[in-house]
Amino acid sequence: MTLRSSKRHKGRSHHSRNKQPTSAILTEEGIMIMPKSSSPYQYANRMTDKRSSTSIDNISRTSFQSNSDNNSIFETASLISCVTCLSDTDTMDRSETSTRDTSKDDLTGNAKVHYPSVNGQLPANTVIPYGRILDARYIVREPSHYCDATSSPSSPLASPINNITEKDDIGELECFQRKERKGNLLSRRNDSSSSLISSKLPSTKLVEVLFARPRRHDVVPKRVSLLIDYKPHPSPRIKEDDDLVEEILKRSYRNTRRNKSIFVIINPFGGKGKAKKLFMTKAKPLLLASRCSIEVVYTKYPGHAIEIVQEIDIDKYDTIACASGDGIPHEVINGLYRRPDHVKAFNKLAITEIPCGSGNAMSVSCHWTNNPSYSTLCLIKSVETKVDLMCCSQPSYVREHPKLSFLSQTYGLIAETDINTEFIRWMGPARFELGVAFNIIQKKRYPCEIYVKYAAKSKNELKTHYLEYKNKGSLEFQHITMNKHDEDRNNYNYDNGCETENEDEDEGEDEGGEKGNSSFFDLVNSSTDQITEEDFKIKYPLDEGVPCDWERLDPNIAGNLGIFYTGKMPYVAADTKFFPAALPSDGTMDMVITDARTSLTRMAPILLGLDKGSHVLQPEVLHSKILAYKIIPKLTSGLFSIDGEKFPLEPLQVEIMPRLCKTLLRNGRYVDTDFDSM
Ligand SMILES: Nc1ncnc2c1ncn2[C@@H]1O[C@H](COP(=O)(O)OP(=O)(O)OP(=O)(O)O)[C@@H](O)[C@H]1O
Repeated sequence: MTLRSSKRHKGRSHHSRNKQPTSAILTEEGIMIMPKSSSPYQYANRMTDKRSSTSIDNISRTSFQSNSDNNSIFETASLISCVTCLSDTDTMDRSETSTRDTSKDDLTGNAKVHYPSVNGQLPANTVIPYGRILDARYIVREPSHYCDATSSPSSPLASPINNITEKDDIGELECFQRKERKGNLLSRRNDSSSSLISSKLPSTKLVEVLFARPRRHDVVPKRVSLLIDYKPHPSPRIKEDDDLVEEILKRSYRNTRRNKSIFVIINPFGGKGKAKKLFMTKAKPLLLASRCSIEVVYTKYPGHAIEIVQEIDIDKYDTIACASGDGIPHEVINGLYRRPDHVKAFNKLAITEIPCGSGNAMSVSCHWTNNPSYSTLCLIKSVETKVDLMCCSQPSYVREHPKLSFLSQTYGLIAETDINTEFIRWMGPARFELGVAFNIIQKKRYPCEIYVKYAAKSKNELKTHYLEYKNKGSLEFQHITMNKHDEDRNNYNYDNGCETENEDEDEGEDEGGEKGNSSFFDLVNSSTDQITEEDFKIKYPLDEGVPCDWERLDPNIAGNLGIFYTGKMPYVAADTKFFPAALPSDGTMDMVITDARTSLTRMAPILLGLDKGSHVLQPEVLHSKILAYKIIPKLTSGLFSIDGEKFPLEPLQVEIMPRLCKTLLRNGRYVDTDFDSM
């Protein structure tokens, strides 16, 4: 597809002078741009005819949607080459994206931000998937100000859509774009004081859609004005809203919370020290475009996020987003834990990450990406899911309060590397690889005693456990949502009442639409899913000794320990799939152990397998699913690393705390690790 000519279109005004309002229809996957020659009505009829022999999925088209099997679904959309080759001449209103040098910005999604328009740039048959749609609103006119030079105020409403002349269309569009720039003429609802631009066909409405469009390595918000034909399903059994914008938003925010109220914590020190800039340029525009309200604070010193979240008014927010590495989510979880109302806090708030650090394990595992803009899109669209936490106790702090860990604990080679390479933070993620290689060559040993309560000890048992639990979380989730909505859907699909042969629920989960956003939350937040104080109770207190059903790890291995690593998320850094069998809420953590006596030639395949997760298959690597453990180090100096933070070298006891913390998981699950096919 050659779209080079479009590059000549410089600027919004040129487009608006030469482009008619683009016609579109709602399909199962998204909003489809129609050929210019067709009216939405004609086109919809044609589609109905075609569909008697062909499913919509077989129709050749350009789409923002990429292969849903691909882990990097957002990153690799093939159309993108088509769409991104078009010029991006418009820029965001700079005043809205500039950073304020205060520690606290109060920003709401209702701020008047002008997003670059792509009117006239989207080729026919392009589908804007619901998964990319951030917002939609009617373009309204005020009767007394209507400024179509060629027709009376009532003429657009009086003319059938296929009779609107190009001149009329241009007049309408220019007029409304001017008004739109001037002020608040966009409205979510069709109210009595303003009229929607529509044809005589009551089902055709002019709507502005904000969506995330790929540009270079990112997604950025864009807007497009579309004349959309939409007819709710005629059957009274299917309670479909005849409010088009509401219907678009329902489909676009399927199973996720709309208009999130987000408390953003930026660690300006995270990663290479660019967290603030990354958030302001890559994340904030998308959050505002999707009408999230955001409040931003900056951490000023280590541990500051713990104090911040102890003070916040949790009633004001539903999400805490950490624009940082994994250190800030760790602090946030522990800060909330220290609150007297921690049960309410954990029930209310989802804790998530916008990757601005060096490891960003949470974003890679939960949002399936290490890119701040794609991760933000995921944050906007993800499913609130309860995940297990790990409760850590050591003598020096346990009396005050144990520590919660969402990611990992490690002792030995990895711990030393993680913490002791802080001084080369400027290197970014490479600092870690360099450190590991250096320590392995030195063949350092980390003697200790380890006691474990196993859930699945052998690799075979672990595989069985994994296969049993892998789909359990998402199945439970699907069960909740599908039961409710299947009765409404039956075989009806959203494409203007046309039936299709393909009803793939799993794919639909990613990009498709779902009705009943509010009822979804009623179900998910029902009392059965709420945690109580009982869930925070420690089963194995540190001072009660090792329970008799815990097994002691072979002293030969423990005495020559190389790596001891326990974790709850598959990725511990962007390119390190250390726990390929980790699952969000299977009630276990994964344990990986290596022996420092392993030869360098055998260590090589282990280290080389870290990116794919195949290291756990090597015979020298112990890999188990466990419920609790105690590790007693036998060295006089050293450290533990918990979620990448430094902890003292003293006995550490850890137990799983199931489904304690709400986070945002893309499609309700961790990124696929391919562990089942290993
Ligand atoms: N203003 C600050 N100055 C110095 N350190 C800070 C500041 N704010 C937070 N910190 C500390 O910075 C540490 C690292 O933060 P963070 O996890 O965000 O980045 P990172 O270490 O680069 O990423 P990752 O943990 O994913 O490797 C945390 O321990 C946190 O307490």
